[in-house]
Amino acid sequence: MDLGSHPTFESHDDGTVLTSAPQDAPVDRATAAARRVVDAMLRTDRANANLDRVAEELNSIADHLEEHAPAVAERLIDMWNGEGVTRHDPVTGPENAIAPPIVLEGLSDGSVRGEVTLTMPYQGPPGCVHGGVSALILDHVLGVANAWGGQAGMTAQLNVRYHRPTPLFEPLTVTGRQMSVEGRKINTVGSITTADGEVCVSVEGLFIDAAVPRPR
Ligand SMILES: CCCCCCCCCCCCCCCC(=O)SCCNC(=O)CCNC(=O)[C@H](O)C(C)(C)COP(=O)(O)OP(=O)(O)OC[C@H]1O[C@@H](n2cnc3c(N)ncnc32)[C@H](O)[C@@H]1OP(=O)(O)O
Repeated sequence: MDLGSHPTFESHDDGTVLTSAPQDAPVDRATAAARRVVDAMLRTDRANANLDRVAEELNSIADHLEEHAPAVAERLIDMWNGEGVTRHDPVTGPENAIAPPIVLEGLSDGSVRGEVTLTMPYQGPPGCVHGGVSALILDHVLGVANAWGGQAGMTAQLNVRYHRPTPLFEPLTVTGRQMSVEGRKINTVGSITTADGEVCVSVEGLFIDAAVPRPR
């Protein structure tokens, strides 16, 4: 997969930030507010928070955003201009309200690393992270680890092992590392661990280097 001008492990020092950290741009601030709404909606008092009015106001905001939305094809081209993926993806994208968003750093040992505390919208079992959310996060982290390693691809297989429940509301460390490249086949591993180093989830991914054309 064409990596464009992305930095790689070979060309950069330890501690290179690989993803776009939220900035003070209006779109980042608006998205952070939307993220807050999603979280607060799950926490608020169902009986006393005047949710009729909330629904009306949120629909009015959605109407406004939709009125200003270009055609999807046009927006896709815009989205994929330049670096693209790091601003809208569902894991690290500061412009995507469903992304936590996680900031990933590339280390000189070839791995990538980020920290995140997940809250109510990501819940599966009581008080724990949804397994599908863990798989989503790790799939993406492995994808970025491949970019950092210098050869990226499409996920062909993702084997996920859930060792123990992954806690919400606690800092978690996510890591990924490219292990080997054989022709077009890329093997990559990753994990989610708690602050005391307990591995909650580990993954092994097979990626295939494949060209995916950008919209134009
Ligand atoms: C530096 C920092 C910058 C940071 C900035 C961000 C950078 C950027 C980060 C983006 C991070 C995104 C991370 C999200 C990653 C997704 O979400 S990707 C989306 C999910 N995956 C998909 O949709 C893939 C769907 N599948 C496909 O498109 C195709 O099946 C594939 C995987 C491209 C393979 O198809 P193909 O190119 O036709 O390959 P094919 O010729 O069939 O097979 C090639 C070889 O691979 C093997 N193979 C193919 N599929 C499989 C399989 N599933 N299992 C086992 N073997 C397989 C074949 O057997 C064959 O082996 P050999 O015969 O050569 O030994």
